[in-house]
Amino acid sequence: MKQAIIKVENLGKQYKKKQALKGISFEVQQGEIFGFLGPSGSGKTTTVKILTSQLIHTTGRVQVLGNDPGRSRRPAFLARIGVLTDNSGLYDRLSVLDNLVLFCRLYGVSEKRAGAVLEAVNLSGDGKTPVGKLSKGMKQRVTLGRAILHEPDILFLDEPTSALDPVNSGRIRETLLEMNRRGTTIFLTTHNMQEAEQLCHRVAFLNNGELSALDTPQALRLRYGDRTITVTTREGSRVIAQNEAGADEVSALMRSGELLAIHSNEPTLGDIFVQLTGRGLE
Ligand SMILES: Nc1ncnc2c1ncn2[C@@H]1O[C@H](COP(=O)(O)OP(=O)(O)OP(=O)(O)O)[C@@H](O)[C@H]1O
Repeated sequence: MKQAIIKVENLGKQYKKKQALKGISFEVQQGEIFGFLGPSGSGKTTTVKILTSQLIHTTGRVQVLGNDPGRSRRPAFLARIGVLTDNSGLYDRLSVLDNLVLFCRLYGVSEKRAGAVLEAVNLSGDGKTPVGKLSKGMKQRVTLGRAILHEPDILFLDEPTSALDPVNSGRIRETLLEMNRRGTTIFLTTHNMQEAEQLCHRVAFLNNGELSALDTPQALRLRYGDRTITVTTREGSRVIAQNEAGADEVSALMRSGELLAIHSNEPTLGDIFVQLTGRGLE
């Protein structure tokens, strides 16, 4: 049976004036890619910071790899997680490769890993470039490279592809899927619902510091879909309800040979988010 590798119970975070998290609960299983979806300001980064011991929560309980991240022995805990956030913490004057080699030494892993990681984040041709001369998207890829150098048990990614073009986003997603196949659990925040649909085994919807849903994308689509299909005949397309009358209509179209195409109308995760919260993900 799979084990919960992250356990969050009634988690609350109060900044001075703002209650960023209002008592959220969820578990992430070992080996999962777990998506944390929400619009700007919903509390995604706050949650990642708490889970990665960068911020202390106000109420509730948190366990990551069996530790309370706020109180754990930091070096041992940090050696088992990888974190990608906005603030890169890279050394601008050092080359891409030297940045990675430096972190190899810090993590105590072979410096050979730096080359393999450069390849994985599609930067093999840029190893000698100083980080200060890179574009935002390239820097983001170096930061991801640094986060995966030590092959962490859990990888926390806050908007991992936000600054990337489609080719590099695709490449990064492939890398993440490959890491996950080799056993890395991934906690991913995003407001990109296609990314969530492509990558995540389960997704949680965060809105204004509260969770409004948590399930597999498929289960959410089935639960919140309007259960209709669109049929196309020579006369055009029309929407038919998935009920007995609809079934009769489709079967008549099939028998008469009029039916050209049939599509089920599944909502996207973005549609479901709007349905549940009244607001979009952007
Ligand atoms: N250090 C802070 N002090 C005060 N308020 C904060 C602080 N950090 C975040 N907040 C507020 O807490 C709420 C949640 O912020 P958070 O950064 O967690 O959201 P987010 O979902 O990650 O947004 P984004 O997608 O824009 O990064 C926001 O209203 C934000 O303004």
